[in-house]
Amino acid sequence: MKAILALEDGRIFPCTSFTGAGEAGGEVVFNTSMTGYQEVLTDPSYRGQMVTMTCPMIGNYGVNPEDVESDRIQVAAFIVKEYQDFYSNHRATSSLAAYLKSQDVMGIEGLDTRALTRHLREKGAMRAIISTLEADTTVLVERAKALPSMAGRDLAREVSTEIPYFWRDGRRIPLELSSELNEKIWKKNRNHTVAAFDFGIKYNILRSLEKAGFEVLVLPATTSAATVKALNPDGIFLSNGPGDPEPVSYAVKTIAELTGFKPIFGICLGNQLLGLAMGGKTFKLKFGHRGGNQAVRNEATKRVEITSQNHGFAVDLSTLDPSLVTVTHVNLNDGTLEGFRHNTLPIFTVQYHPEASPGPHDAHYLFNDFSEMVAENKEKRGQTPFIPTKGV
Ligand SMILES: NC(=O)CC[C@H](N)C(=O)O
Repeated sequence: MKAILALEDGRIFPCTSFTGAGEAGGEVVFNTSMTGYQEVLTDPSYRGQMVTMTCPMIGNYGVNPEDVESDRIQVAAFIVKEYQDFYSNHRATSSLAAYLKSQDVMGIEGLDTRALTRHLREKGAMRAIISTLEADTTVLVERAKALPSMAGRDLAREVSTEIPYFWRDGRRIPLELSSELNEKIWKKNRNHTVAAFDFGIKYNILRSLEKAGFEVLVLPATTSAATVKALNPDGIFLSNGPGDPEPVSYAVKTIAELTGFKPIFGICLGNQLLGLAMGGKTFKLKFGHRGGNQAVRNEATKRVEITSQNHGFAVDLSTLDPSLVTVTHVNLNDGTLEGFRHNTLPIFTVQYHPEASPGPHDAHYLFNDFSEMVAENKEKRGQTPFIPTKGV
């Protein structure tokens, strides 16, 4: 079925819908991963965005119930050069088109995704409308311009869990909202306990924390510092998530209140929120980093890690106070901040995705580093809360 992709700057891509009639809108971004489209589709950090893959043929290994990073498709639409309906994989249970259709998400093909990507690289990520219903491109461009911008929107609250849950053996065990949250709820049958803030957490982060020896309790984004203190976990985790970190100010305040309480590890949006809590500033990147081939240099070892990434905002490196934190990782493509640690407290954070899914596993060791940091902190301080010594 004929469709149109209309960008807010007036560029038009005639194309075909492979999911039937419909309309979609959002910010168009590109992902350079060669594979892993199901993980991309279900990553909550893509909420509000329409993703195009630079890999030209998509769909050839179908979809399966295991390769999901959340309980639904999160992208607003999926844009590919060539859709392959004939799938061939022993794990596949359905085609990509059937999967998208089952959740009312549009898929389009038959456009030059390389030209689209180059346009976004040159002009920056921008809003767009996809439609099979409206043929007037002027109308579509006006509607694209009227879409809400990514900047200033708190999307983390939209994707966060409403009720706390334990992640045990790869499954969610919900806690009733009414149940009293105190430290007695932990089973403590694993090495350490971690309270994981859910700003749009990916399943593979939960799996990786569990594998690293943590009993994982996932908490809504708006959980207060007082609740976390009552839970008294051994460590605190700050998850990835969609949108602009700045409007997630309630979490920044909570993180500032928790700084010094227990070891903290943050990934992506978690890194940005921690950056804000440390007094830094964030900004929107021109077209972002999305894919499985982003080179990052570890500043301590000078080793390069090839990393999985998905972000459109970043912490401005120059706004971090060097007397408070140390930059640990830098992106080799554009020199932006990829990770930092606190100078005196057990806190570290990365902008990229050590849990991959999809992508390389070079940075997976960070989950074990967190586990070791938590063990060391417990040994040193027992159950006594850590008292910050420096300006936080
Ligand atoms: N994957 C993430 O957590 C993304 C962080 C943030 N939403 C950004 O786009 O920069």
